Amino acid sequence: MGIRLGDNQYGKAEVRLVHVNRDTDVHRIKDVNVTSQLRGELETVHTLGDNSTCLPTDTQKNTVYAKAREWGGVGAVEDFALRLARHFVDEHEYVHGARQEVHEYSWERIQTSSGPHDHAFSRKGAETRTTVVTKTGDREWVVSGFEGLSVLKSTGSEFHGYPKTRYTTLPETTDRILATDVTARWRYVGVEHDFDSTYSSVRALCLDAFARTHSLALQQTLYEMGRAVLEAHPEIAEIRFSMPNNHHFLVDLSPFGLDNPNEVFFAADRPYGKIEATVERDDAPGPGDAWKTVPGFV
Ligand SMILES: O=c1[nH]c(=O)c2[nH]c(=O)[nH]c2[nH]1
Repeated sequence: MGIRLGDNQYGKAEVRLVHVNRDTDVHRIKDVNVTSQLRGELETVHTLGDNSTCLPTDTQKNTVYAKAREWGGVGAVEDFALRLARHFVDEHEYVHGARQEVHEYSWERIQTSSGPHDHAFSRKGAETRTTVVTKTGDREWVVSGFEGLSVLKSTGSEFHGYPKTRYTTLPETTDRILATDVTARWRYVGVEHDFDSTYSSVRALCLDAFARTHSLALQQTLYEMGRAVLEAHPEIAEIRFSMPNNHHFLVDLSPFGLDNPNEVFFAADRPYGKIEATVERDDAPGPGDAWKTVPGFV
């Protein structure tokens, strides 16, 4: 019986880094969570405990902090992840590949009664910007996205025309609440982009499509969001979504002698519909290793 080591990678997960830009008295902050993982000559580390090619996870963590200082900040999370990946692969001959995942938490300046504050911030919702950079030898891939973008429409959503079986109880509706928390991940073609501006644009396009699509199904809304993004951004090959259907059920108020003309709802937290799809260009270049270590949805 032969036994051997399969695919592997290792590193430090969730290195929490806050960078304060103090160039002026008006500070700017960047709050990120970095997971650094490396691949390479790690066979004998696993089989013999020979650590001569094992850059400690502690060193990877320290590198994240040191580079934030040496590079004068973090910049776009994609650029930070690419530079880290290049550092690890280019500076250590026994490291052949890297996966650098960065989540960014957004803060906005507090608006005080005497104007915007120089160094006080409040957290901007639960939304997180994400990126995963994969580097294999000289090849690099960037998959970016966001998680936790919560959206709701109080009308403009219908759901009917579905097959009925003996287990169907769901009433057809031409007016319901549509609510979801969007997780999106998109794959870039190439790695030289203005990542900050594309991120803002993709987010805005998703919000716009969600709001403006008169929805006959959450699936249709998802597709319209993806289509809008791909039409506007040739640098994006595909976009994947995972969207819960956060159900809002009309409460029966008749026991209290009241009607309920779509005003009072029970916001259920589970179970929820789980709608996932990829929207892609038919002429996009192949994904290579881009999704190899990114949890897919479908
Ligand atoms: O937009 C929806 N899509 C579904 O697939 C579905 N299924 C369901 O019960 N409600 C909904 N709503």
